[in-house]
Order: sequence, then C-alpha cells, then structure tokens
Amino acid sequence: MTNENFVSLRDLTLAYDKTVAVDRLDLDIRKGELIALLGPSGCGKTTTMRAIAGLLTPRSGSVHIDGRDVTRLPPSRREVGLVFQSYALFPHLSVFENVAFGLRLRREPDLDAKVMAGLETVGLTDFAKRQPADLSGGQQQRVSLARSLVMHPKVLLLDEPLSNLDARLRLEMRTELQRVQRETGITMVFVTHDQSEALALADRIVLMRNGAIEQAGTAEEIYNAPVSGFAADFMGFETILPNEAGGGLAWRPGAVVLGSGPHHGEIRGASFAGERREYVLESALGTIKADVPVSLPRYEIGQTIAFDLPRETAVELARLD
Ligand SMILES: Nc1ncnc2c1ncn2[C@@H]1O[C@H](COP(=O)(O)OP(=O)(O)OP(=O)(O)O)[C@@H](O)[C@H]1O
Repeated sequence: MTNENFVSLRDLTLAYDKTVAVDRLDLDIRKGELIALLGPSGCGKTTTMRAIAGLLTPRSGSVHIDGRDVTRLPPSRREVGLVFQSYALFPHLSVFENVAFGLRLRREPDLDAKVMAGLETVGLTDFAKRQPADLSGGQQQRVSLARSLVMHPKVLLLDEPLSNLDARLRLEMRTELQRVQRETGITMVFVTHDQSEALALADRIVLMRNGAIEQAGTAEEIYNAPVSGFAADFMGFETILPNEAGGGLAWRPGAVVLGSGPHHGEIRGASFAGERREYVLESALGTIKADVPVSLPRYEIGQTIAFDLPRETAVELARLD
C-alpha cells in the first residue's frame, strides 16, 4: 500500500439478488483525498459506498483500506465513518451526548475534551447542551459530522450529505466540509448526483454510469474534457452532435453563436437568467440550447434566426454515447 491507494477497490462486483448494481469496478483513493462519486440515480454510487462501509458484501473482488483487506470485515471493524443525508441523530440526547455516543461505547478516556474538540471542528461548541430538535438542518448535519470525526475514522463516507439542506445552507456546508477536510486531512468519499456540488468540493470526481466508471479526473479535467456524450451531458454541454470520426462534438450554451452562421433554427423557448438570456431552438440539427449576454438583441418565440456552432468552441468527444 502507498498513499496512492489508501482505499483500493479491486474488480468489485456488487449485486442485489439478480440485479448487478456495480460491475467489476476498480478505484484507488489517495490518503487525504476528497472524492466525489457522481452520477444519475441508479448508477451505483450508494452501492459502492455501502461496500466500502461494509454494509454490503461483494459478490466478487476486494476492498482494502490502509493496506488491510477488509472485504469480509463487518462495518464496526473497518474504521470508517458514515454521514447520511438524514442526520440520524438520537432525538432524546443532547448534542454533546450524540457526539459522545461512540466514544462512550469504546470507553475512551478524556471524553469531554474529545467531544468538545469535535464540536469545535464544526463550530458548535456553544450548542453542546441543545437537543437536536432545537438546531437548524445545517447544524444537525454538523453534529452528525462531529460524531463521525471524533471516532477518527480512516475514511469518512458521506451519502448526499447536503441534499436535505436549503440552497443557502448547502453552500455554507460545502465550504465547511472543505475546511474540515483540510484541517483534519481525513480521506473522504461523498456521493452526489449534483454536478455543481462535485465540481465545487472534490479533489477528484468519479463519474459513474450503469455500475461502472465512465470517467475519473479532477473537476477541471472532466468539466473541460469529457470523454463521452454521457459525460458531456452531465457536465452541462447541451448541444452534442456526431463528428466525422465516429465521436462527437459538444457545445455549452454559451459557445453557440446566435444571429449569424450557416444554420437556421426557430426560437421555441426564451428565458431571462440575469446576465444572460437562454434560448431553445429547433433546427435541422436537432434541439439547440444557447445563452447569450442580455446586452445582445433579443429574439422572440416563433422567430427563425441564423446560428453557428463554431468548431473552435466545441469540445471533441471520443465517444458520442
Ligand atoms: N436494496 C436493493 N435491492 C435491490 N436492488 C437495489 C437495492 N438498492 C439498489 N438497487 C439497485 O442497484 C442499482 C444501483 O443503485 P444505487 O442505489 O447504488 O444507485 P445510486 O447511484 O446511489 O442512485 P441514487 O442517486 O438514486 O441513490 C439500481 O439499479 C438500484 O435499483
């Protein structure tokens, strides 16, 4: 084991009865890395995470954590922490007691100091005596994070940890998670179906599709150079067309030129989005989505206009599908 494969999934096949949810997956996670498992509903993100946690025994393949084969070990012996979207706090226990719970079971010394250090990491020292019901969703999520962190897990697994929070809190918790990760240096794997969340948070994104890895790379790599139509679509390229080489070309809405060019399309949708106006066009090439600065001339629904899909603003895709 090196720091490069602190967590190592090898040839992992995970199934529920007859449904193969994850098919021969290989993934190495570095020590201290923040990884996002990203993908549409049903692609196998949660299943992969459950296998790391030990909540699901693989049909074949192995899971190693910190050099140890944990494939057959129960969750309690893997030294992993879990944070779910439902905070799963004990409602009748104070914040302090919720965080202390696992430490008490382990009969750890210096309980008070450890719990308070955990609460300090998530900025909740003043809330130790409160009941979970008297906290906001974001604060409850922090308690849940502190409860896991005080156990010093080797890996912290987070399943859609921000999806129950409103938009403002979600942004706040993103920053919070990044800070905690930087300060503690803990290896984190979080599951999300939200590409903007993955882009904002993760050191590396693992984009999954139908139980396999479609593409893995840094946010910039996947955002700027998706390998397939699927990856491009997930990263916000709205117009994807075949190229001559059997692959594809993809344009973001802002890369489409409206008002001039060799193609024509009818405006079917127009909406104001602050700095930009978004249009949907029907054309011989298919549906085109474009957005342009509001300072440019405005088009009306039903109008037919010229447009261009410049080759130089397109991203080349190795595969169209
Ligand atoms: N308990 C289960 N029993 C049977 N099939 C399941 C079970 N849990 C998941 N599956 C199936 O396994 C596949 C992967 O599911 P998984 O929950 O890992 O996807 P996901 O990417 O996490 O999706 P979501 O974002 O909706 O949670 C899906 O086809 C799903 O229907």
